[in-house]
Amino acid sequence: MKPEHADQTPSQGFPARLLVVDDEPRLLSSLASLLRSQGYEVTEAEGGERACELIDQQSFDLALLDLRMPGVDGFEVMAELSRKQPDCGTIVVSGESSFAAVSRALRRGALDYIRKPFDPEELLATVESVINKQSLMRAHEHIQVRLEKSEALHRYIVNTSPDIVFMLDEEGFICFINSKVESLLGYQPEELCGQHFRQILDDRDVSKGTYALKGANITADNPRTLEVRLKTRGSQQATRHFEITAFPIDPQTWPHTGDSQIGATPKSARYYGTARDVTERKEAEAFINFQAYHDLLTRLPNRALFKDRLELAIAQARRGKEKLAVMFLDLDRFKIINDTLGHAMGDRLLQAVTQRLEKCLRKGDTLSRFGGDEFTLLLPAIHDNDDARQIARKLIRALQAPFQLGEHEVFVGVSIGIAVYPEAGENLDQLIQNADIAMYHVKGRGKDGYRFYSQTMSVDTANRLNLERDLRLALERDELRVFYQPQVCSRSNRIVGLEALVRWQHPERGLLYPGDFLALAEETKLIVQLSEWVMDRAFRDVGDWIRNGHPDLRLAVNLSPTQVEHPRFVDNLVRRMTKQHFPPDNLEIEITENVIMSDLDQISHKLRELATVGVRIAIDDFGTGYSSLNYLHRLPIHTLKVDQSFVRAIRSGEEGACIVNAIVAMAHGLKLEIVAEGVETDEQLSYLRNLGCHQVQGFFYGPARPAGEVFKALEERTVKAVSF
Ligand SMILES: Nc1nc2c(ncn2[C@@H]2O[C@@H]3COP(=O)(O)O[C@H]4[C@@H](O)[C@H](n5cnc6c(=O)[nH]c(N)nc65)O[C@@H]4COP(=O)(O)O[C@H]3[C@H]2O)c(=O)[nH]1
Repeated sequence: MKPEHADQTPSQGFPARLLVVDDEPRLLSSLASLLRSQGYEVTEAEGGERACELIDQQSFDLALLDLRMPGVDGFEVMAELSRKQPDCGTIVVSGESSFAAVSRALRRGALDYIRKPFDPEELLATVESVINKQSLMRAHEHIQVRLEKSEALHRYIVNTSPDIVFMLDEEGFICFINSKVESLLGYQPEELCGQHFRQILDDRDVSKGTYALKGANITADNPRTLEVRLKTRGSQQATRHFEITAFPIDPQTWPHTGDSQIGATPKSARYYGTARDVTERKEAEAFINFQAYHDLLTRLPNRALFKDRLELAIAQARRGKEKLAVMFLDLDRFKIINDTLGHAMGDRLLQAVTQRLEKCLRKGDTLSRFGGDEFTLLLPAIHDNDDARQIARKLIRALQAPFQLGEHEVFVGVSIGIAVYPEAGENLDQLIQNADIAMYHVKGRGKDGYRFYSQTMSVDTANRLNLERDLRLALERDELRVFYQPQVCSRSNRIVGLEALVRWQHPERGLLYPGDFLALAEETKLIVQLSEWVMDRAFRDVGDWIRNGHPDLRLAVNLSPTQVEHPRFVDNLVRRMTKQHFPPDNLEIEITENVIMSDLDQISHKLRELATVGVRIAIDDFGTGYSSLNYLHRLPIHTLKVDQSFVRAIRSGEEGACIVNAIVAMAHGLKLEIVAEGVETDEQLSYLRNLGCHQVQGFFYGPARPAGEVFKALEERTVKAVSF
């Protein structure tokens, strides 16, 4: 039980409560009266036993105690007091004056000793001094308790702060750091105190971090705020992002005297601040940023980032008078794979393609996914076209090996258009567009190759749009024409075949050649319609001539890669021939090596089907493309067409002439027919004749002409040099 008035203390203005204990009643009462006269609240206890009873019932500030008493003596009362009221002080008032008794009393906690008979003044002075001392001690203890509570509160606030709280000295050494550093970075506060804060800065941010503190103008109103990466304990690799705000410590208000329990010795603290973990925000920002500028499937830069980098590269090239190349890459056959194997496989293919392409590039190059199966590539600071040519070849080679998609093995090729700054355009849009145009020229000639943009390839954007619109209309308005170029036997000068070549009788621009519009037709997918129209027309024209006296006349038609790729290509062709009553034996289709190699399995299947119905197959531009001779004996090929460039070389005596020799020899060996294209001179004709190449085509015998004119020449049976 708590004794009565236990909470009243003299320091709170209450009179001190005294317990006076003596076995002698007279002495007891005189001592009590003396003390009461001074305003003390006095309780008398006659003997030790009574004292112990009172200790149980009341609270006292001070006991004046006789030592030697019958029954319960003064020592026992002291013991009882220290057990039950430890805050109550004791003064021994005793006749006992032996050193042993006095020292024993003092050892047990007596605060003073007064010998009987006592001097009243001395006694009152002693009582007063002890009571004062006790109030001081109580006040001190009280303050101490408040201090501890206050410090515990502050420590709690600092340590449970969501941020790291720190103090640094003038040099940047850590004077204090709260325990948040442990949960955020894994360090114990003790191991960091005394260390320079750069120890935990990520290497990439050391100069930024140390510089920030050196700024002269850090004030309380102008704190230093910076974002840095801090290293986590253990792994040097792992870092987290923090936003640090540092304030200067005002020496006027910083209580730098005396140690604080919070930190080690923050006397020299010069800055304090907080470090807020902003890693999640940074990561979210980084992701949003990444998403805005990258394609998430391939993780490549997207169109926006590509344009940004190209813009910079152009500015740099302009300043340094350097060249740069923009490539436009379009995957061949991607659509078919995507449609047949599904989008998931299509996605995997795009990722695998990206990996292979990336392996071909240097650090400063930018490969981007432009959309769908289109990629763009920026090669900054190239020396000449050869640099770009080499990379283009490398990229094409990189995609030649098959891709394994689950159980499927697929082949994709790539058509690459190249625009070199400044020749092919001086600004970003021009370069990209011209690379795109060059790419369509590759597509138009059999895919899986590369071409540099040249001005002859295209018309400007406005014209291009008009041309596209016009081309659509041309089909409806019947503006397309088929011209025929004779293929002549050089020994008899007889026309053995006719190659159908499309022309466009443009209402304003006059007669246009395939070079003016075929790439655009390929690009806009109008090529299929166009080629079908040409075939129908040629089947009608040449079919008539075959039936009217020229039964052996051969019709050679060019096929677009897009046409051949179509799954129903063979059915389509056969249906059209049948409809026009054209004899299949008189048809020769011309395709390039690149078309064959783009998907050897599929194409060879289709060619075999055509050969079965009697259609002949010629390889156009032989020697300029893929030139994998391997396919020649595996496919039903009837004719090789020697490219014009090799024929042209005959005149100039370049090594191309040797290539003609080799091609002709090989064709003989493989029992293939051979047609030399682009024969313009007598000299070329005799050279070819001597080689045993007897079918020729070229301006020597005349260019392609409208049906009416060709028919006349046919009727004359033989054709003379430049007789048209
Ligand atoms: N320098 C020179 N050139 C000669 C000579 N003899 C003929 N040529 C030209 O060489 C090209 C031969 O056709 P190609 O190699 O099949 O190349 C053709 C062919 O690949 C394509 N093409 C033409 N018509 C069609 C068509 O109806 N459908 C498809 N898909 N492509 C076509 O366009 C290409 C270009 O056709 P054209 O401009 O008509 O150009 C023709 C022809 O006019 C000569 O002695 N010297």
